[in-house]
Amino acid sequence: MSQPNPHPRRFPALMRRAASFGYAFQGVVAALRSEVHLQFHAISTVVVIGLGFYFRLSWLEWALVSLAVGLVWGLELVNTAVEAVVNLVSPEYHPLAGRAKDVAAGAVLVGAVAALVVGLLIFGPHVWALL
Ligand SMILES: Nc1ncnc2c1ncn2[C@@H]1O[C@H](COP(=O)(O)OP(=O)(O)OP(=O)(O)O)[C@@H](O)[C@H]1O
Repeated sequence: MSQPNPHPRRFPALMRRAASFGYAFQGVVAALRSEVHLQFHAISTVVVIGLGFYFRLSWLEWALVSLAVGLVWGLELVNTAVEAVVNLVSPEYHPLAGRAKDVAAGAVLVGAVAALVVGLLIFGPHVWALL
């Protein structure tokens, strides 16, 4: 026999939370459809995961690779959001709008360079061992 819910009032909050996850997922899908950079990240992520299995990365290596991949995805999504908001509030030319876009793009660049360094440090020795 099913038990009565001891916290019936919490249901709406939980459903709202689930809906938020849904909206977040929709946001990722929408950005993926519209942003070529994100499509490139998606392909790169598949390649990196494949290489990770091929080289039998350790748990620590997987953790670092996951952080690097997640960092780039996260920053690219935030950059996409910044671009959308800037286009909304400042469709005309404005130096601040340009700066906001450039700084957001700079954040992606910094994260991508860091991810590249992590990738070289982790995969470099594995590739070197094959030579
Ligand atoms: N409203 C604006 N006012 C001033 N400068 C802008 C404005 N919109 C864009 N710019 C400048 O043009 C550059 C490119 O803008 P754009 O919107 O094409 O971004 P993007 O990074 O090329 O976007 P995408 O990722 O879609 O290719 C910005 O980085 C910024 O320097």
